[in-house]
Amino acid sequence: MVYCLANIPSPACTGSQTDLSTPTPTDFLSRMLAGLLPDELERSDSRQLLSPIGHLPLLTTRRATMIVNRVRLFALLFALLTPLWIVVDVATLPFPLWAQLAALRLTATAAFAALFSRARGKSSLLHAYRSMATLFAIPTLFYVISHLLMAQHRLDGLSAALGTGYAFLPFVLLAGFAVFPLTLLETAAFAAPVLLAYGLAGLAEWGGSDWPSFTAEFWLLILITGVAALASLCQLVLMSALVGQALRDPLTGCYSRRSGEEMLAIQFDQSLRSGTPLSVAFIDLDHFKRVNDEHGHDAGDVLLKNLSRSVNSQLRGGDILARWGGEEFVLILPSTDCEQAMQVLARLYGTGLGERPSGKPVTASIGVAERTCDHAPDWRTLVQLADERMYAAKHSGRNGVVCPLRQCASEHCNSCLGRAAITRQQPAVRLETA
Ligand SMILES: Nc1nc2c(ncn2[C@@H]2O[C@H](COP(=O)(O)OP(=O)(O)OP(=O)(O)O)[C@@H](O)[C@H]2O)c(=O)[nH]1
Repeated sequence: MVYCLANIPSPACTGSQTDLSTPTPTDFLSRMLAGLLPDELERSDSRQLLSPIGHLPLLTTRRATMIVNRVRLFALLFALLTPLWIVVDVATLPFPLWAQLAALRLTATAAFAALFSRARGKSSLLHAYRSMATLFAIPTLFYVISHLLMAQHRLDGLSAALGTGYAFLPFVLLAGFAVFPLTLLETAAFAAPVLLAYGLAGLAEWGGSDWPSFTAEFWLLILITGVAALASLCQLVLMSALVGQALRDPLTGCYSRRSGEEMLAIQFDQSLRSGTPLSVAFIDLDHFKRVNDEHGHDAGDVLLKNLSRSVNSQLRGGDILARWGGEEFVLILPSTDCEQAMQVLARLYGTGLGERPSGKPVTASIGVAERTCDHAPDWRTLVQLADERMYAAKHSGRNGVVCPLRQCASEHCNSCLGRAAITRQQPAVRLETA
């Protein structure tokens, strides 16, 4: 196999990474949100409260599972409770209104039962959205149709009181958002059709009669939506924090090996489906044992913490640093080919991996593997290749990177260009083939 062995250059390489320093209106909003919420969430994570874009795949999967489970719970409850109310309708409403409503209730019951049985099994966010949209669409349609049916009858006494009860349905629906862990954008998208339905039903009924009380009710509806949105956000914060804690290595705050493997499996599948590159860098610190031996275990711990803080601060949102073993880390770089992976590593080295207690810079031996370049059939092979290349870097004198070159037939990988980019860096880079 042909390898490129490059001692990583010191100046920071600009590469294709996102510049996170320029504040945007979204940054401003997410910072404001983070300030309002309790300490469970890191400031840098607050953007995930606005929209699902940029969520960790693991958070997305677990959130999707939770949404689907709650949809099923509500679908079951509604399927059981909806037909029970037919008895009340029969006792209080005139014929044929109660018969029409009974038919409507039985249809809704069948729809809830179908949703309960069909929503199970998948945990993609799209499936969760579809299930949730169905859950809210059924009572919204029920509300609009029942409202139009009742508007055709003059109700008084007990019937009128029951009719008013029907009008509470949108309030219950919007309050129901509180049980789902949703971002602000998702709550807005799901609440808008319910608010619209309420507005249209109200408009159909107005006829110029009672618009002040309708406006007051609509305002109340918006307030309830706001409170439910806040409750949803708090759920999301808590869930994100719990997922984060379960995923992290307690010493360094990096992802643990177990969660790293889980995320790599998800990223590998995504990369396979979309045909995009996926790079993995296996990083092993050089002569770390000496730090422990000469300065004590605590000094070694501090070095590991500093290193992971420094590396994490320079990564894109979607990149993942996992602590694989004692002084071994695996860096997962989605949508990143070999050349870009080398640029990322060059930038990390440019900023530095930290200092040893002696004052000398920390160095590492790194092996890189890329899915399309290496034709890796699964994520384990990818890690194994990166691990082997890390050992090749160790045996070639440490403080270097080994990555695949020339064998690449992938249109995504510009290894040769990568090599050119690396050779342009200062100090001069050593390139070898084996
Ligand atoms: N302080 C500290 N040390 C650890 C931790 N986990 C593993 N180690 C130590 O890391 C050292 C790894 O040593 P080696 O595998 O010989 O590697 P090395 O000294 O870096 O040598 P090369 O990898 O060959 O450059 C061992 O002494 C472990 O005890 C940890 O959490 N904290």
